[in-house]
Amino acid sequence: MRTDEGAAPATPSYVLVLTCPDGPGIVHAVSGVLAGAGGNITESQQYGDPGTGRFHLRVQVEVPLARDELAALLAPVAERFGMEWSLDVLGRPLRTLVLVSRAGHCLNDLLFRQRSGRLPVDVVGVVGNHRDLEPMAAAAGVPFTHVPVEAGGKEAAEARLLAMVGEHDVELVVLARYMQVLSDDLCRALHGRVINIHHSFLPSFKGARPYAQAHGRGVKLIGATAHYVTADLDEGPIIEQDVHRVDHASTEADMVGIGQDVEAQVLARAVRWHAEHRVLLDGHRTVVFR
Ligand SMILES: Nc1nc2c(c(=O)[nH]1)N[C@@H](CN(C=O)c1ccc(C(=O)N[C@@H](CCC(=O)O)C(=O)O)cc1)CN2
Repeated sequence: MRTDEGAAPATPSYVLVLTCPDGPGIVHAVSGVLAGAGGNITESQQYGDPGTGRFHLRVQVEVPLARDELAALLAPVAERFGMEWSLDVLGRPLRTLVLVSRAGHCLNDLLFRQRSGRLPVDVVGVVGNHRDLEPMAAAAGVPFTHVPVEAGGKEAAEARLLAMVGEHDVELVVLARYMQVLSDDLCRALHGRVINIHHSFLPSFKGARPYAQAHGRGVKLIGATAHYVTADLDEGPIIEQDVHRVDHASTEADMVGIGQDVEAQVLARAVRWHAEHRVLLDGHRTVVFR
């Protein structure tokens, strides 16, 4: 069937990611199924971790089949090799909820990149424990929900957050300088689906005030770290990091200002890579197929 403009419809493209015990024949088996289905692999990256014995593979492929038809062909191979795997439509924007407090530089950057088509996410809502960033969300046409976290009110606040995740089929939660510690239960409920930007080059300077710590220590480099959130504060698997030079004349306020750009860029890269299925968990570490 030709489209209005006469161009043949594009062959569907998918991204397949998998992890399994390492061994011979994995790539041969997977590529055999894809070739048998008339597939054309457009990108492929793999890594075998000698430490964990785990094999990780990410493949982008054009296949003239529906997603579920391709999944059905891959399932027996996945079973045979004991794979954890996922198959998604290439470029499908992830339904994302962004949590914020008062600092707006990361939210502003994420909304601009989404609006510019440079971040495969669909921000379905912004949640703030303060109302400071409500105007920024409104200006971007994104619903804002105020969920204050009062003393003794964390459980109720988190119940509202979890309800919103369900109601909006949220696939990814981004902590864009959200300054409340999530409970163990919430971290378990959202395992692997929450990315935080920490405003230091971890493992240095954990906690709520890393720039004060960095200034006090007299560091010459400051940085930012995007990581998956776990119950252990600032200890989650790292996705991306970057640094910027400072010097003896840099005040704490200077560091906060310099850090904002680093934080926004590091978070945007981490969110893009996660949304493109380029980040695979490998125990307490990540494999990132950039
Ligand atoms: N379970 C987790 N929750 C959160 C993490 C995390 O790694 N695991 N990261 C934080 C973000 N963050 C640093 O990046 C951070 C935020 C807040 C605090 C903190 O001590 N907060 C105080 C309250 C501070 C305030 O109200 O301004 C507190 O919760 O008592 C430390 C680190 C997001 N959540």
